[in-house]
Amino acid sequence: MLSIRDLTVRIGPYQIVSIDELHLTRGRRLGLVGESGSGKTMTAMSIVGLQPREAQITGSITFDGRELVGLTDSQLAAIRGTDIGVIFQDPLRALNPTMRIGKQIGESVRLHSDLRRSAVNARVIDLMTQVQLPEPEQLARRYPHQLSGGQRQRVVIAMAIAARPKLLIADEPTTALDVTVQKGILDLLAQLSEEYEMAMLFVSHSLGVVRKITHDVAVLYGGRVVETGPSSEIIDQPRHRYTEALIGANPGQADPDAIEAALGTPLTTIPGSVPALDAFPSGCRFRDRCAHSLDTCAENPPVTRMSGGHRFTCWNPTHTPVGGELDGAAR
Ligand SMILES: Nc1ncnc2c1ncn2[C@@H]1O[C@H](COP(=O)(O)OP(=O)(O)OP(=O)(O)O)[C@@H](O)[C@H]1O
Repeated sequence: MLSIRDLTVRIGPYQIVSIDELHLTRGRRLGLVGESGSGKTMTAMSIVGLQPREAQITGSITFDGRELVGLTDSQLAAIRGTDIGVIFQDPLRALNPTMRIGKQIGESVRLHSDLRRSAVNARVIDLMTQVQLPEPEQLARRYPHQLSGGQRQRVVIAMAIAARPKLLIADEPTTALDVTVQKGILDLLAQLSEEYEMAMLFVSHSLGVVRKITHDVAVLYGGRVVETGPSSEIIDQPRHRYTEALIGANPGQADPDAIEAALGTPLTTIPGSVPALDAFPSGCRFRDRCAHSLDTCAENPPVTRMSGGHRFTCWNPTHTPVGGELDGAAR
């Protein structure tokens, strides 16, 4: 459904994102995870044309067989909200403070259908029920500030799914909410994605969240995918030293029994910090912070290899299959 190939996003002299390939199939949920500044938001927003104006994109992003790179703003705007829904961390950003929420959801419905007024109203109530908002008729008459943060995010989700998109991009949709509310929103998103066979690209700084809701994960560092594969496999048996360090630094997040306690805990405790855009080292971008770096890591950028279900980009992985050979060809 979604294929990213040789994608680069540049701002001025800096290459903020460089992704050789990333794929998402129908009905699957893919997590993008990494520390702050790793390029998660830039990658997700580039898909739907919501990157900063000054960003330059090259490469290919195909959605349902259609190339998105190079489409005009209005073509991308038409895809957003119909085939691809988008939700952000802060629901207030997506809502009009002066419009009753029923009307706002109704506008999303009307944008994508030619239903008559009474049918739109019925669809609004139906959507509000689907996102489990209580007493939808009464709530529809309220303004955003009269709702709780969790209810506002449910309204935004209702608007995002109004056109039954094939893909939902969710950028840290639960980060601003408290833990019990986060859990309800995650459960809802997983349920909607199952019911509608809606694929999801889920941006998160939390391994706990990613493990709970996604089938697959791509770990980003310095704008590169350093490891990707099935979420539980990657969190249980990381190959890349960066993934290993993330998990080691945030043990509660990787433990299934502790996930709820760790929901939303940021990934900030690996020694050192992500360098500024002009200060990444040569070779492997993580090597300055890596406890296992070799001379090779300074000399050459690591090649991408396969091992089991993982693709990873590391010269000195946590595990090398029997015989010292890695499965699959380096590319
Ligand atoms: N408009 C901009 N101009 C220049 N650099 C930018 C701009 N927006 C983002 N960046 C840089 O791009 C890099 C990636 O940012 P991005 O927001 O994608 O990271 P992120 O992984 O989503 O982080 P966070 O979890 O903090 O949102 C960062 O180094 C950031 O400083």
